[in-house]
Amino acid sequence: MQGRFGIIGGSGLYDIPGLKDAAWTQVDSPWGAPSDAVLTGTLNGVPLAFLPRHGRGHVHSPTTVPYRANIDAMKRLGVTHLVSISACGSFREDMAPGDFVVVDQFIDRTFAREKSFFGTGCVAHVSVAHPVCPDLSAACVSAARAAGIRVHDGGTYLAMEGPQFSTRAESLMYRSWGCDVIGMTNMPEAKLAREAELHYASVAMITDYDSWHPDHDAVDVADVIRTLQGNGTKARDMVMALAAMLPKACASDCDQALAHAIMTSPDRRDPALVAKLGAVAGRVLNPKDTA
Ligand SMILES: CSC[C@H]1O[C@H](OP(=O)(O)O)[C@H](O)[C@@H]1O
Ligand SMILES: Nc1ncnc2[nH]cnc12
Repeated sequence: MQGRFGIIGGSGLYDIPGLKDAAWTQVDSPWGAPSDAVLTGTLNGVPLAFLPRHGRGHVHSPTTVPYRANIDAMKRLGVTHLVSISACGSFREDMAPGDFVVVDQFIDRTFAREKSFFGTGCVAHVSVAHPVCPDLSAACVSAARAAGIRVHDGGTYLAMEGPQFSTRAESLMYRSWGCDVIGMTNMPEAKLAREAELHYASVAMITDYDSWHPDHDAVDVADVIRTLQGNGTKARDMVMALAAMLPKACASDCDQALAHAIMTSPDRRDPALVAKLGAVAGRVLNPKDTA
């Protein structure tokens, strides 16, 4: 493939064993410190960068994950195709603990996070109507199947603020909205990946039935962790298969998301913010430097 394969690993997934030339690399970002160093190396000849979303040892809560620094760091390392791997609860009987869901839509109910790289002095509006890369998502489905995982192709992920799990009333409401799974981290990650013009896909690993289910009264962290341990092994098998299946083309122009997005006229842009946006948006802000 051209570019680099990136993975952001969620709860229970803190490394990728077996990388050739593996090294944990500290990446400096103008958006603050990323969650941890990034594990770089190659997997079956494919250059890969892996970042544990909560840091090794699970240091960051869903609210304090430095989402902007993480996406910026991946972009700085040359990542073009980013796969998010996360734990989630299920709203559907037929999406059971142990199953994977390759998510294709989100409802963002988070409220205490920075959600954009852009702002005063450089305003941009990207489309997230179709928030994931369909080609990369299709490859994730194929890779999960090749690894023998029960996988659902498509699903709506409700992103909640957390860190507490939902009340039963909230869980029933999200279910009535038609959501399929719930987690605490895919937003604003997916929005930021779009702003950074990455091909992004999200693989959600079901650990529980959230709190709507009549036979599973409340989310129990001990149960979640038990399921996570099994899911972690499956996730690594999927990643191995995916490295050989990454798409060569994208029909959705994920890598052109900023083409018409920036509203602020060049003479009114804040030079400090423009400098900070170098990795994320240099392609459109400083075309001469990146040509
Ligand atoms: C340990 S269950 C709750 C926790 O796990 C998920 O994290 P991630 O999406 O990074 O796998 C969920 O969103 C919560 O943050
Ligand atoms: N039920 C749930 N709600 C939110 N985040 C989760 N992560 C794993 N299970 C979850």
